Amino acid sequence: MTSSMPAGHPSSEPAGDPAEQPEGEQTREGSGRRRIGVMGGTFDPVHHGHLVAASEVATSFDLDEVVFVPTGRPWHKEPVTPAEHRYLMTVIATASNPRFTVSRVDIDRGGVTYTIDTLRDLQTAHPDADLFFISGADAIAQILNWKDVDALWDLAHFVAVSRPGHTFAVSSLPRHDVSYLEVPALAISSTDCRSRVGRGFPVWYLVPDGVVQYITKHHLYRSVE
Ligand SMILES: Nc1ncnc2c1ncn2[C@@H]1O[C@H](COP(=O)(O)OP(=O)(O)OP(=O)(O)O)[C@@H](O)[C@H]1O
Ligand SMILES: O=C(O)c1ccc[n+]([C@@H]2O[C@H](COP(=O)([O-])O)[C@@H](O)[C@H]2O)c1
Repeated sequence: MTSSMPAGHPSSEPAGDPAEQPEGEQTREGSGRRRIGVMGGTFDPVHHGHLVAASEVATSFDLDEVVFVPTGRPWHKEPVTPAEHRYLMTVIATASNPRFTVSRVDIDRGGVTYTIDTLRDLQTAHPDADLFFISGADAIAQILNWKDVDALWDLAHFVAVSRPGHTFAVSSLPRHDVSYLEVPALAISSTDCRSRVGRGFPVWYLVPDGVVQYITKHHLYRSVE
């Protein structure tokens, strides 16, 4: 892909030596292409850390839309909750933001979820768009272990966001097709949200109100310690 770089917002930090970023790729001017963020995740449950990350990248990279993509069956972790619950919680959490949408591609494809398939499906669905895959520092640090990693770089620009408790150096990757963005630190994880519900602690203000109510209504995470 070509016009994949940040849109020049002061808080965006392109990876590697800024001098290596071609001038013409700093803005979207004249490209005529839509810019779509792809926020993949297990979202078990979706929380404000996810939403802030997506919102910050949308602003800094001048994205037209951020598509949240709940995983079907990730190979690297066991989701506690069936995909349909995770999908519906993600719909509820994103409903009020006109730039946020939710895709079922990973759920409907079936089988194990790999980002290579996610990005190929979204590229087919949006041939007129440049894709920006959004990931926390913890997840992006593992990218070299992802399926077909060499083919991933041509499908999207990768944006790693900061996450409390996790450090990540873009320079640890052999290619610098990853941008790094500092976002407001929210020490929230889905693991902790599940554990809190299991122990009878509230998750108000960690997840959107509608997600709290969905968790209660469907008795999710009650047996998680
Ligand atoms: N608090 C956060 N700040 C920044 N990025 C985050 C945060 N929480 C999750 N992410 C990123 O969002 C994406 C989806 O995360 P995921 O759904 O696995 O949530 P999680 O909180 O890491 O879940 P779990 O605790 O179950 O592993 C990943 O790229 C992850 O790094
Ligand atoms: O493609 C892979 O091999 C791969 C391995 C681990 C994670 N991912 C993707 O990274 C995103 C975040 O994953 P997670 O587990 O942190 O929710 C999600 O979209 C996963 O499908 C992808």
